[in-house]
Amino acid sequence: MPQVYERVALIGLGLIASSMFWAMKRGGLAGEVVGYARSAETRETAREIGLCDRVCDTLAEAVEDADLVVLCIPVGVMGAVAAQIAPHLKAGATISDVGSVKADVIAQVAPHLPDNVHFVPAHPLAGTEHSGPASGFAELFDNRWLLIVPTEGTDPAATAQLRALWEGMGANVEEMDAEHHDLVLAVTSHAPHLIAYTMVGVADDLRRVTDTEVIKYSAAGFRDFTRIAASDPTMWRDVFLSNKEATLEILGRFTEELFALQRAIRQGDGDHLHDYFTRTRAIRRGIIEAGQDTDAPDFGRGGERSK
Ligand SMILES: NC(=O)C1=CN([C@@H]2O[C@H](COP(=O)(O)OP(=O)(O)OC[C@H]3O[C@@H](n4cnc5c(N)ncnc54)[C@H](O)[C@@H]3O)[C@@H](O)[C@H]2O)C=CC1
Ligand SMILES: O=C(O)C(=O)Cc1ccc(O)cc1
Repeated sequence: MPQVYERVALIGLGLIASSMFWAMKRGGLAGEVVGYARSAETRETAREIGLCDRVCDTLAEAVEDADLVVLCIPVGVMGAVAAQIAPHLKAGATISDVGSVKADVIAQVAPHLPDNVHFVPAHPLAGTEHSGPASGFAELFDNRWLLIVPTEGTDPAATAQLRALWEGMGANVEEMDAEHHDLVLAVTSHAPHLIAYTMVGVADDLRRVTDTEVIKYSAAGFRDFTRIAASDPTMWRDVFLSNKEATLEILGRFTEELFALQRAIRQGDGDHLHDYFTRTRAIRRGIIEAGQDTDAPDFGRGGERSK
């Protein structure tokens, strides 16, 4: 795979940045990858494990001369960091991000950027419940979606170059507008995370009654919830505050359906339950047939790696 960028700067050295680094190295996609982390401890760990060709102690040093700068930080701090890097960006550079929410991140970042750089927001639909500099791996983006969310006036050449980088890292790239992205993600990722957090919280409350049985006899479904509910609290706090409208819209619909199912159980309405579960089973089968389920053994792909 030919080199796509001469110099890439990764801001925030957690799961996504470290996976990007290993994936870029695997594909020979960048001449030099420099990294910046806010805490001295993370910078130290990065240096120890060989994460990044060079780890910088300041944001200014990391972004100067970078052809691509990727913000790999929680969505709540994107605007503040954009303001800090703005005076140090190289003319013609591309600025991107990996945030799980797009409209709010664009609103935070765009006003700070000078006219002589290109802003190309993006979001990889790939992750795990792990975080930090040691949690990344080169295969994270293989066969996963990467959504590019162009803003008004986004340069097609800069977009094409970023697309080539993500394709080199194994992702399938599509473009989507910000509002649509945020609604789709509220359904497929944000609301499900909140439901998992809630279910694990409920079980934790019950634990006082049932002692350790909730953990001891956890069935697979609940274990999946606990995996998701172990995700980084800062990242997810920011996601919900940042994608407020779409998440509340989906949670409103969720609550209505939940009440309907609750009523069906109370009234012994088996037909309602059976019809509902038949419909949802068809959705699961559709996902598998479309080849979008990475846990399905039929497709010969590994599931989400657990570390
Ligand atoms: N974890 C996941 O599964 C996925 C996460 N994302 C998005 O990627 C971004 C990064 O997430 P992860 O890599 O998982 O997080 P992480 O928690 O592993 O790493 C985030 C890094 O940002 C740093 N950071 C926090 N505040 C900062 C600030 N003010 N200035 C500089 N650095 C700061 C943290 O110290 C940490 O090193 C988030 O916006 C998240 O929404 C996107 C797809 C999947
Ligand atoms: O670990 C999981 O199940 C995930 O859902 C990973 C994930 C988390 C956040 C994103 O914005 C995209 C993917």
